[in-house]
Amino acid sequence: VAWGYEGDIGPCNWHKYFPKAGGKRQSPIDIDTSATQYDGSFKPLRIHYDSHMCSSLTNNGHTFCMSVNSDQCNLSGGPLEDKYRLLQFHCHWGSDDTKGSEHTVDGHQYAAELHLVHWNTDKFKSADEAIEKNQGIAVLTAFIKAGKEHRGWNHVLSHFKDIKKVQGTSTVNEDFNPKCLLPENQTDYWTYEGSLTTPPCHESVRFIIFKEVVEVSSEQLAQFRSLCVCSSRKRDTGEDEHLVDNFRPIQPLNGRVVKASFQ
Ligand SMILES: Cc1c(Cl)c([N+](=O)[O-])nn1CC(=O)Nc1ccc(S(N)(=O)=O)cc1
Ligand SMILES: [Zn+2]
Repeated sequence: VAWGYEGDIGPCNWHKYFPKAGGKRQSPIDIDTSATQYDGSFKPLRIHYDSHMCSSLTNNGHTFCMSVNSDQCNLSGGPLEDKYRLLQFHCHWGSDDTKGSEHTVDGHQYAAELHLVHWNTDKFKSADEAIEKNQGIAVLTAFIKAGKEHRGWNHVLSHFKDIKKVQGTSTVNEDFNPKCLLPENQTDYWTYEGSLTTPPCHESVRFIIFKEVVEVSSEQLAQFRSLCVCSSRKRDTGEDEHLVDNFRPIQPLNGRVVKASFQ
């Protein structure tokens, strides 16, 4: 079923075709930093990615998705009980630098949000199985704001001309380690149990959200917005429709507590 971020197929109607979108542990949420609870029991996060992985970049009409097929890119530790493997990463962004992130912090929305999606290889045999099961998915999340240029992002953005149209795909096999897209401080993060922020909104996700914000230049953010949603079909105005504002509104916390790895 077609879904999107505006009009009749927008987030307010997702629950009609994707019932889990009306569930009790949905994402994204606002992080009220005065209500977070420090948890001193977390072990250090272990993020081990190799660089020599081949991956492919696709414009799926909702975001760009860099799917990774390396069994050497693993995540464990922190609030996680099991080992997770990197499946793909993507972003959510706005039509200008004042909005775009999915999660907010004390009501503040950032220009974009990076999601590194991992699946639980200890408990499940495939990502397709893990994606709909509790504890199946762990998403490392970094907020992005407009500032100085980020050299690491240019390795991804340099392929965007090949994926401007929907279903465009480009193979990326240069030495690229997505760890370079994360903030320097990887010890301070918030974590809570939520859902996929896009249909089918499975309630299978442990979010780990870094406190430190990553800077990219306004020009780099503008390149995110260069992707098109339409395939070849032109809108009635004859103009390409650009892929922007692909963030879901925040969802009710329903009593969930956001844990903090720091005091
Ligand atoms: C099952 C599978 C495979 Cl295999 C691939 N892939 O790229 O190879 N992608 N998917 C689906 C997937 O990942 N959905 C997903 C949706 C939202 C989010 S979000 N915003 O982070 O909540 C994370 C994940
Ligand atoms: Zn996402």
